[in-house]
Amino acid sequence: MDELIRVGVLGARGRMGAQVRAAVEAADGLALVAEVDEDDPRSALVDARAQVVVDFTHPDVVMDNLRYCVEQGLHCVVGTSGFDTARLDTLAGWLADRPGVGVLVAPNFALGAVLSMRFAELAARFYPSVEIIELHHPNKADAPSGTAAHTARLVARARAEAGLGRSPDATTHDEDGARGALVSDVRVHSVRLSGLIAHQELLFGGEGETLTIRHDSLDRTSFMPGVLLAVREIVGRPGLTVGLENLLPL
Ligand SMILES: NC(=O)C1=CN([C@@H]2O[C@H](COP(=O)(O)OP(=O)(O)OC[C@H]3O[C@@H](n4cnc5c(N)ncnc54)[C@H](OP(=O)(O)O)[C@@H]3O)[C@@H](O)[C@H]2O)C=CC1
Ligand SMILES: O=C(O)C1=N[C@H](C(=O)O)C[C@H](O)C1
Repeated sequence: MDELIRVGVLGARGRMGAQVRAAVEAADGLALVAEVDEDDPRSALVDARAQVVVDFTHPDVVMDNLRYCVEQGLHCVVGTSGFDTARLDTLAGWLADRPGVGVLVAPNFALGAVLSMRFAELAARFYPSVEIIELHHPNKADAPSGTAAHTARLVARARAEAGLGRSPDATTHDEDGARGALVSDVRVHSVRLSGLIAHQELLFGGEGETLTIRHDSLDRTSFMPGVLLAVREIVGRPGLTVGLENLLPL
């Protein structure tokens, strides 16, 4: 019989951490061996001989967690938001010193979110106008969402490759940021509303038409197949992987 993969969770008592604990416990081939939240010692991961650590904590603490885990030789699956190019470069530098260790950072683990980002990359080069609306539960700490920031960067790259500049916009007065945040030159609007979980709309506009690509996570269980896939794959995937799409047959 195959050995179980020993999994630890950072942020174990949070909204996502609770889902991950339940999903790992119910999954074939995985064993939940450590549950660490704020104020718990991270050494519990090492003491429990965790092989893979899943981090759903907070953008302010995730880099410190990752430095610790990589130093300890623990593979990581990271859902926490707040990653930009500088952070990813720092992480890649730590991993270069620990060649056997794998870390996957995924802005979004939901299948539909990953597909919608791929569809957006395809559409981006055909439309002069694009804006992103991300909508989340009001307990979310960061805005814009990590998914929206990542999507904006992918769209911007596709637009640049197609020779497209900024979306047309005659605005000269933008009181209190009414036109949203600019991420890689793409406008991103953040809605925080009770009743929501995680949602995103990409609006493309062109000659006499618009195209809307929308994804809705209606329950946090939507993220779990992606998290479990990542846990199983990361043990054989050293180095840094950014995005669940790298593990899917797209
Ligand atoms: N990639 C994806 O698919 C998804 C990503 N996310 C991201 O995951 C992150 C967590 O989201 P969510 O679960 O809703 O947030 P929560 O606030 O519900 O959970 C975060 C948990 O982490 C704990 N925590 C804080 N600091 C530490 C630390 N240093 N070590 C261990 N635990 C710590 C918090 O404790 P305390 O409350 O005491 O501070 C809390 O229990 C966010 O960045 C969010 O954007 C969310 C959903 C999907
Ligand atoms: O905080 C959340 O809930 C989510 N965070 C991630 C993000 O910032 O994109 C992923 C998903 O949108 C849910």
